[in-house]
Amino acid sequence: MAPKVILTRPLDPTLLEGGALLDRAEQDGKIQLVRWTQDKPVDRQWLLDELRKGGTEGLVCMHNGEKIDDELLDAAGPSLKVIATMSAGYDHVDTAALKKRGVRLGSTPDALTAATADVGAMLVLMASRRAGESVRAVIDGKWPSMPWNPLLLCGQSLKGSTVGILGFGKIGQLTLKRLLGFDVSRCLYSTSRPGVALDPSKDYFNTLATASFHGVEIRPAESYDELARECDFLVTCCPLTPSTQGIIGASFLAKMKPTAYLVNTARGPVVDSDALLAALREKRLAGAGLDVVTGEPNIGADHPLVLEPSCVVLPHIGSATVQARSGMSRDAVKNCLAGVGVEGFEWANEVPLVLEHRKLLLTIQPAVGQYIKESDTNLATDVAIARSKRFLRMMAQPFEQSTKSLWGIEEIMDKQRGLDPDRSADLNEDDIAALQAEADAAAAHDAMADEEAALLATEQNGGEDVAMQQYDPEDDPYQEIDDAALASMALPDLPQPLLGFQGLPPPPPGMQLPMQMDEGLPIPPPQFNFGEDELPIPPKQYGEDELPQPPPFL
Ligand SMILES: O=CC(=O)O
Repeated sequence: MAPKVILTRPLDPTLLEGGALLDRAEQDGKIQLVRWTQDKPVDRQWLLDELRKGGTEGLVCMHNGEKIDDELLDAAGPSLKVIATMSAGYDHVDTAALKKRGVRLGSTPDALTAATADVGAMLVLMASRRAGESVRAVIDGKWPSMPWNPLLLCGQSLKGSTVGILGFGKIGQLTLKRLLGFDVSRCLYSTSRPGVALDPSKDYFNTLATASFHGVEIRPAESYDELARECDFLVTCCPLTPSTQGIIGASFLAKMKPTAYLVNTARGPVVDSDALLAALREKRLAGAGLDVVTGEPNIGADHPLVLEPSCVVLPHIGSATVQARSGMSRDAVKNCLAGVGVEGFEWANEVPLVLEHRKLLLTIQPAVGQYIKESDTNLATDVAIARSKRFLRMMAQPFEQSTKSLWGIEEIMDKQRGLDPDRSADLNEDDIAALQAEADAAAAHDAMADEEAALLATEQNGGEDVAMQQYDPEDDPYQEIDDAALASMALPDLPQPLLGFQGLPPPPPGMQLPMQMDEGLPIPPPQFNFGEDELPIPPKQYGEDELPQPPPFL
């Protein structure tokens, strides 16, 4: 029997390729299609009832207002194979619930990149040239009483400005490329790992080369603070995840220049609306352009951000070109048909449902394995161990950073110190000095550990100073390590504590591993154990909404 597929919004086959594909698959008897036929969001009860009838294998759904959660997945039961959302973002989908049930997820990130980047650039221009305010003045008939004067409706120029892009995936990069034509002079970008440069394999549009061709300096911001401080235009293009929710909040906005503009083409909740409103009203920020707002689509004419003259609000039209929507519908339908096994269809984009904790562990595992091997089998060559330790530390760096945001180490530390979670504002000089002292102690401790290792090595070498053993790059196995080599490194069985995420194995005698995280902030002792296929759940002692969640991978 042909697989049953549910479609939650009509897709006009004359304009939307996905609609035509689905119609044909239905006519050819390749699927049984159940459609929601009204041109408005699917009624949740209708959908649940339809799913409870049983046998549904695929669901083509939309982003707006269609939550894919436990209740819906339970209603669908075990026949469900694929959720295909006609959107790039999938923050409406409970990915853990899908993973638990073995349901696959498809999304449509590529088809809308250009359209969304256009709107990002448009909002930069609209906000900085006060287009919303200007159009409103004309519509309200105020032009005749608004004689020209030198500063009437003046904004800030893009020429020579610094653009900040938060979330430097395809949309972020293409938004920047659009803006290069306006003679901006510098771009700072940030992914979920501030300070980490764009992986060239993720430079989808030759962005780095094009920027330098335009004479535009482009580099990762060292921190979110630097991003906030330096940019004249900040465009948010990141996915909405627990760690990006509210990332543009009061403390971020407080660091921005009063002449700067914020543009949000990501998701409403990435920006704290109240904090933004306060910054705009108090003229701590020059203006904002929002394609997305928390609470959409229920944003009435009386919404304070709509009423705020320096803010221009669009009704989430980032992907609203016929071409983008047609491509999105095509990709969503392809994902669905491939997911239910209709011959001749391939996934356009499957979202990997590997959860973030696991990804991090997988990244660091090979290096840890290598380190253990060195320590176990090669105790005599302390120089090699020291080098492997260094290498491990290098590998661990993103892990440390992500772990910090994963568990909100800083917040936890602040709570231990009795500080407000919105910490930076609350750190007094004593706190800063204490933090600095901790960081210095950690660094000294580290240096001591290095010295101890060298001493131990000297002893084991019958008194011959190991420093005398010349470091020969030719002999250094880590010189050659690249991603491929790393992936192929034999990984010894990891000791149970490591699988249980209990930290690194004990260091060899006389050597300390750098367990102190940078800035002296230790990883809190793990409060949980998990099996190989399970995921660690962050400790919850601070209550769910206080604890930051896993970092996104942009
Ligand atoms: O916002 C639009 C999308 O995620 O497709």
